[in-house]
Amino acid sequence: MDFVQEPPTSPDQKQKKTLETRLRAVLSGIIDRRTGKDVLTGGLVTGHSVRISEAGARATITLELPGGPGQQNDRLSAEIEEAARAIDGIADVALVQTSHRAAPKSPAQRPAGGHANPLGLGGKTEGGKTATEEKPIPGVKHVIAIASGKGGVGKSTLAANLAAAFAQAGFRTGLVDADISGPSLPVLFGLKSRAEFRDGKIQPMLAHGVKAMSIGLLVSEDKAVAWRGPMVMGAVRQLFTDVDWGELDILFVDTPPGTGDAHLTLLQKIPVSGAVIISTPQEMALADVRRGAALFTSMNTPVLGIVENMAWFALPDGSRQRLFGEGGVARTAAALGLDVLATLPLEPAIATASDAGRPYVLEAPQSESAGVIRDIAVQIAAKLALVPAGGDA
Ligand SMILES: Nc1ncnc2c1ncn2[C@@H]1O[C@H](COP(=O)(O)OP(=O)(O)OP(=O)(O)O)[C@@H](O)[C@H]1O
Repeated sequence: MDFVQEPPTSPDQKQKKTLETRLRAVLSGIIDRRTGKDVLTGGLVTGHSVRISEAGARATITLELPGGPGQQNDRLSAEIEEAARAIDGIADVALVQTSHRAAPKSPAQRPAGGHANPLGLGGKTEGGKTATEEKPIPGVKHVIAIASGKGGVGKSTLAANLAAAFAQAGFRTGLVDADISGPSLPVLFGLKSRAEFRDGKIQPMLAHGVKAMSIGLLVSEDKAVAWRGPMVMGAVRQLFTDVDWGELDILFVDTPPGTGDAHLTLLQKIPVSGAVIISTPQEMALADVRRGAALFTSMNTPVLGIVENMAWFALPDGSRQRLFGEGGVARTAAALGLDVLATLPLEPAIATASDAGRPYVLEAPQSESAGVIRDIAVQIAAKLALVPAGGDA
């Protein structure tokens, strides 16, 4: 349905045309005080369209604001959004900020440490990415996506634990929860308050030594749940570009399950050093792993490996009950030419610690599973040739 062209004479098409005309008129009345030109003539609005769906009419406005985030740009975006919202018939507005024209253009001009592989560290793809599309996050050395084909396989749990393990090992670590419609980071890290804004930037929250950010720390739960398409893409982008991440060795991204808008935004807009895919051994989950791996590969993002989760449950007599079959993850990894980074059991204490806002690696550091998670961290650091500032990996 999404990609079917409407016949030009359909009522929807007429409504779309009318609303687009109104939108253009409204935009041409908004003046950028810095240049005295309206936002269309001045080229700040690089695209605008209206899409009609069952949920109503949604205006998508693409902005290219000079000089990056700042009071003037924030005010202008707010004005544009407000004016578009006020148009009779528009139910929703999505602002998508593509790039900042004042940003450096050539790789040589990029901010230090912002490139996907600024120091030419081992393991990273060489030159496969379209650098013109991507914007590095200044000061962030590596962005690592934690992904899964299916939901509920332990992706957020792994992301939270890996971040905690990296921070504990002395790396400057961040964790961004890019699951816009189902954020879990506030619970996993026991964060209850709202994030603060300073100098036009969102301040990450510090928990377990990790700088953390999630849409759940910014807007109320019921608000983001209905966001789709451009809205999700805009929000994901803002979690990277509008958060004051500072200097980070590694920024983990807990992606939503599957391969949707958030993944595309992430891979198109941010230089991602690599992805770790997590799966249960279930056949259905593995089919989605193949799709996920294909997406990363098609975007020239190396998959660092697969983590097998909930592989078995330890019975009181010490034997292992394999709830979702055996060998599937290893076979899938081999077929894709990927490493299995680790195998974790289904361990109720992991869930209990998560629900209490404590990553298991910190709650039960002596446990076997905590050791396995730390070993995954070691492998990731090795693949990125990453060492903590002033220390050994
Ligand atoms: N190894 C494990 N043993 C026991 N429970 C686990 C394990 N890994 C994850 N869980 C629990 O399984 C549930 C799902 O995990 P989690 O939220 O991390 O999955 P997810 O893949 O991120 O899901 P979604 O993407 O749908 O949010 C949670 O209750 C979590 O505590």
